[in-house]
Amino acid sequence: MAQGQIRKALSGYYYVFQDGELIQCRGRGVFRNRGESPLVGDIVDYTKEGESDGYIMKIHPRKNELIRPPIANIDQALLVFSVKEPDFNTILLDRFLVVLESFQVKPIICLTKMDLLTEATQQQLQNYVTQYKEIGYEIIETYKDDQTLLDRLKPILEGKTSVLAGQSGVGKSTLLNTLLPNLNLQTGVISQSLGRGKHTTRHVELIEVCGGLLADTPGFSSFDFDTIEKEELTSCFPEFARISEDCKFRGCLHMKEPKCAVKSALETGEIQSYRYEHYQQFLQEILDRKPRY
Ligand SMILES: Nc1nc2c(ncn2[C@@H]2O[C@H](COP(=O)(O)OP(=O)(O)OP(=O)(O)O)[C@@H](O)[C@H]2O)c(=O)[nH]1
Ligand SMILES: [Zn+2]
Repeated sequence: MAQGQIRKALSGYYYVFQDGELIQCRGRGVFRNRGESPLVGDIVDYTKEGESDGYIMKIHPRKNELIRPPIANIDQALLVFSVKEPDFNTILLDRFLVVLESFQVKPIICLTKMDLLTEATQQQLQNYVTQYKEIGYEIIETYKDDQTLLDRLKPILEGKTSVLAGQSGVGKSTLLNTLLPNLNLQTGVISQSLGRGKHTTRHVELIEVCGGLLADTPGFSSFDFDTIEKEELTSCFPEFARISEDCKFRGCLHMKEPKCAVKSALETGEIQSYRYEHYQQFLQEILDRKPRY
């Protein structure tokens, strides 16, 4: 039996990559019976039938999996965020960061449209950049017709499986076109009448770029937030997670508990107040959520 990775799924076939070639495979019936379904990104065992056909026999355990687009084993997300049009917004940024952390996907923040900043807005943004870097996030700044972007992204993409994420209009398609020029995505036309992104019906494919793999369809939305539990939230704020080991109570939610290390760090300025406010707001949303059965 051979082992490979599903790079593409189309019309009931899974295209398994091994040794530079794609084997067109069918899933075994047992998957359907067990309610298991192979995903793009899965490492699988398969048997070959003929030259370039085969059957998937086993799916290896996944590191993580996404629903939209359906894809497994993602290392990192290029979280595309514009500094203007739409305006930079820390609460939305934090919402995306929390979602990515909860899926155990490393966020790389790509700040786009830097060319649209004015002198007045430049300084404020640089303060945020410094603060998010202090938390430990990697940040790439980019602007219109950025010729250096590809070279700067190369070391980040190398050896990793990446997906793009971010709200509408921030420049995800523009970035995908820079990375995968053969894809030729249409940019800048938001389909108002349909009220949804223009790539919703595309299938997903992992494409080799800069020595890594990149999903050709953006994933993650801030709505994926709905699956996070209250106990999980601290671990989605890395600077809180580090400090919370010193909270007096295990499972401290950093609200009204005594001897809370996170609240002390807030007072000393080690934790930014807007990060704590967003934490409080997200926690409240989780607490207010109707239980799902
Ligand atoms: N000035 C400037 N404009 C940019 C930059 N990046 C993208 N744009 C423009 O922003 C608009 C939206 O870009 P897209 O790449 O379509 O954004 P998207 O994130 O794919 O949007 P959806 O497909 O709706 O999710 C387009 O008109 C782009 O030309 C940039 O760095 N600077
Ligand atoms: Zn605490």
